This record gives sequence, structure tokens and C-alpha cells, in this order.
Amino acid sequence: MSDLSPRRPAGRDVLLVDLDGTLVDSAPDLARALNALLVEQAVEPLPLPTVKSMVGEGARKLVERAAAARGLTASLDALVERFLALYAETLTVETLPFPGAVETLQGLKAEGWRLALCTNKPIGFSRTILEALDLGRLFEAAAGGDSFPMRKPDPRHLALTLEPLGLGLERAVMLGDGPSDLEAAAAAGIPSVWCRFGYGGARAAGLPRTAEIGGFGELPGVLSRL
Ligand SMILES: O=C(O)COP(=O)(O)O
Ligand SMILES: [Mg+2]
Repeated sequence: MSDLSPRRPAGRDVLLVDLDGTLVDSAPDLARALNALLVEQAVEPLPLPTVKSMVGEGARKLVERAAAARGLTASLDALVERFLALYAETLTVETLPFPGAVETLQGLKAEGWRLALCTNKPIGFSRTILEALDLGRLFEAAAGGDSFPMRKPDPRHLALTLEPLGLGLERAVMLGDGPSDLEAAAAAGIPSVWCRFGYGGARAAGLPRTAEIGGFGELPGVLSRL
């Protein structure tokens, strides 16, 4: 007889949670800062869906993609620095948790799940957002795109995020929206749950995932069936 909760797949009780496009809808604030940068550079801003399709591999990649889309030739370092300064001012103007995220994650914790945040966003910005939205209390650990020398899709980012908990990947499930989340989980050999409502879109659509959800309300049931 197993003594595991019916909501927990055999031996797994740690949920690695991605931030942008998974836990929080941050694209409007990212787009505001990115478009302020583009306007400063005297080029056209980008529509929100386009910005969403550029998020997930960190701030530098976001700026690099936007610069390429608008044919900017200025130094990438300088553009990234300016973007980070602009975004620092508007981290939580419109950013909110996705519907049902907080209640669902609280419920999973009550069932014995442990939560760790693993994002490619810089950890300083990530912590500011977690605290501003009162989400920090959900997580026992948090790591960003600049916390270690490597980041998602490198599976070591997932393993290093769990290190402060003294836990290994054999206990973990990845929840994320982007290709880097699915690739990291596959490389780590752990189950992944893809968030259809996030920003991964076509870039993530073809990648293997263990399960997917269209909203947080589906997460407990999906986890119980992994
Ligand atoms: O690209 C980013 O800055 C962050 O992306 P993530 O939270 O989805 O990892
Ligand atoms: Mg994401």
C-alpha cells in the first residue's frame, strides 16, 4: 500500500514553478518597458503578442530579439542596460498572478507539495514581483536567470534551484509555459506540465511535455494523474 497522497505522483512532491507566462502575466509590463526602449531608439513599438513570443529566455534574449525585429544596430549591452532600467520602474504596474494560481498553489502546499520558483528572469526583479504580489510566501526557494552560470533549458538550473531544499530532481515536476521549461525538464528526466495560457505558443507547441493545463484549476487533477 502506498502512503502517498492521491494528489502526488509516486515519489514526487516538489513543484518547480516558472514565473513569466506561468505564475504571473507579466507581458504587459515587459512590453511597456521594451516599447519605451524602442521608441527611444526611434523605431516602431512591438505588439503585445509579438513581445510574448520573445519572452522566456531572459532579459538579454528579449532585447536581442526585439532589436533584431526592428533592425537596431546599437550595442546590445547598452540596450539591455537601458531596458533593465526602464523595466525596474514598472515591474508591477499591470503584472498579476494568472487566475486561480494563488489558491491552487496554496491548496497543493496544504496537500504536502513543496514549491520552488525557477525563472530565467533576473532574480532581483523576480523577488520584487513575488513580494509586491505577496507570492513569496508560497516558495521555499527561488532562482533566477542570473543566479547560476547556467539557466533553463540547462537542466542544472532546475537541480541548483532545489539545492537549498536539500532535494534532488527525482522528487520534482516542472510547471512552465516556455520551450526552455519543457527542454530543461526533458533533459533533467522529470515530468513537465505545460501552461497553454502562457507565452510559449508555437515555439513550445511541438516540444514533448508530460501533460498540459489550460488554467490553474486543472493543475491538481493533472498532477494526480502524472
Ligand atoms: O525570459 C524571462 O525573462 C523570464 O522567463 P521565465 O520566467 O518564463 O523563465
Ligand atoms: Mg515562462
